Amino acid sequence: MSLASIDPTKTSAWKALQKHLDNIKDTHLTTFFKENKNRANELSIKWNDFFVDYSKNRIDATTKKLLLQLAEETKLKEAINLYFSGAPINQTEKRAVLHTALRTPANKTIHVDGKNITQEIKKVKSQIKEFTEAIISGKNTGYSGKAFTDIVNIGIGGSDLGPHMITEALAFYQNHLTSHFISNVDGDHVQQTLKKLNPETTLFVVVSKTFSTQETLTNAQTCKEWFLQKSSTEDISHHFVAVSCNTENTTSFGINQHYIFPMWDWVGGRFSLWSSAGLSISLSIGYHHFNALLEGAFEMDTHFKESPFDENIPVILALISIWYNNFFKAETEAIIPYSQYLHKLPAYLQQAFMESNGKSIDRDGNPISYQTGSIIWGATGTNAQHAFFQLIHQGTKLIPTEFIAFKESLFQEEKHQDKLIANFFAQTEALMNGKSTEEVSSELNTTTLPEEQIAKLIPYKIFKGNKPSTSILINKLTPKSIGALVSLYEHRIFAQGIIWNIYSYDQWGVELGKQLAIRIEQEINTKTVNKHDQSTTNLLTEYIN
Ligand SMILES: O=P(O)(O)OC[C@H]1O[C@H](O)[C@H](O)[C@@H](O)[C@@H]1O
Repeated sequence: MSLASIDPTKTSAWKALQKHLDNIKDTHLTTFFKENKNRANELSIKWNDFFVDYSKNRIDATTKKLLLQLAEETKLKEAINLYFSGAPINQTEKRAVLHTALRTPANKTIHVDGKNITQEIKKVKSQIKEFTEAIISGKNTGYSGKAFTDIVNIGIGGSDLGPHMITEALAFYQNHLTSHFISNVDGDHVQQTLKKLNPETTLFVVVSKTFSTQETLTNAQTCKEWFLQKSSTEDISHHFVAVSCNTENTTSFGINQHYIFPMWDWVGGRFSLWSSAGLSISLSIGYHHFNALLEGAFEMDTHFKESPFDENIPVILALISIWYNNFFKAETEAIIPYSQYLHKLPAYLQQAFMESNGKSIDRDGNPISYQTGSIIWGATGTNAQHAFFQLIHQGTKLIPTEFIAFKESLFQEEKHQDKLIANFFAQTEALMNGKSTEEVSSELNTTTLPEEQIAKLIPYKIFKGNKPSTSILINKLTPKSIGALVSLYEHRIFAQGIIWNIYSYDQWGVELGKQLAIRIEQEINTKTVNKHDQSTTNLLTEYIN
């Protein structure tokens, strides 16, 4: 069974949404609230320890009904069933998409090519658990007999962003091991990281699904050379572990075969933190917390798979995103976590969203005539408020903004927590309500400014409001809740890809630059400039000479 190919713009829901947009595009959010006294209750979802309020979005009951109809007409339900069943929905690479299997309890069965994979997953999880415990407890030591103190994750893209984001997000739960992440092929960053480390007590986790990524292999090689300055070749097997599908290349790197953690081709790089690619997470917070992360994700998987669409968080958020992207023509979406622990979440989501849905060919192989992909950006609140919120409040662009926060502070810092949350709520209120001419002028009239100056100032101080936002309030930042949050986004990305009629699980778009970089590197090495456009020729000449 394969995914159906349905042009969303040909559905009756899409056409109706276009007409409907004309009816409501000028309606102010405050009018929606005046017209429906129960709006906030109707447009919010309570699930486990999540409270999702989407009432401050420019939608009404008809919008919601039509968006849900769009999901029906594009056969989202059928696609969800295929996704979880292990059907090869990554059709351009002929692969299943089963990161969800990694968090499914082992007593369930999921078949890929006729083989139940849950037992294989269980085996690898035991390997992760055992290794984690041996490193944390000091049972496995470095070459000089000292316990490990530092873990260096070497990987890029999905082999870095997920483990890095989660390790930072769960820093509160971190044990005595210090984690470092090397991703960029920037040698200065590699040396800057190594400068602080002692080879005797450093464990390198080389993560690369393909084990052919230029950046990762170069960085791993440099780390190996640094390590060998103080140790011998046999010691490599105690200090370097690999996570990969490509066991052949890992062995030739010198990695002990017991220290190779397998991955599978049915786990996409950007969805791999739940697999062995999450080894650094397990090492930094312990296997039991890593497992709780998986449990949280599994709960969200079940919610996504089983809840009716009108109370299904990933589906609702996907539909709202499509509403802004394709109908309001919003160019970007901001994600603002009010938790410093989540400071890497926007960067992580950029890969997840943009590598998945940045496509322009439909599932029939034809060019697409509508917008796909969400441009995701953001930073933590309150920092973001003092940086770019000016543009969201008073700029010319419509930027739907998603706010995420936890009710409880992990250190019980209530005074800070109340201020943090007050800022979150205040922003959503300000974005929606704005500030009228009357409010501005009565405020200015209390000042000593001359009347003429007041009149000139008024237009600059007005906030039109009507800026949409969605709020996600979660009880507490725990491995389980962050697991559920990340899973929510994964499913939202899936749902959007289905509705846009694209393939979300390949990433051919990153290949061309890689190929050209290899050729250009050779030219740099041999100091010869081959045929390029004039600009590239000039750049190369400037660098070489
Ligand atoms: O894990 P690796 O095989 O080294 O791949 C690392 C990354 O590189 C690629 O270019 C892809 O764009 C990413 O999806 C992937 O996560």
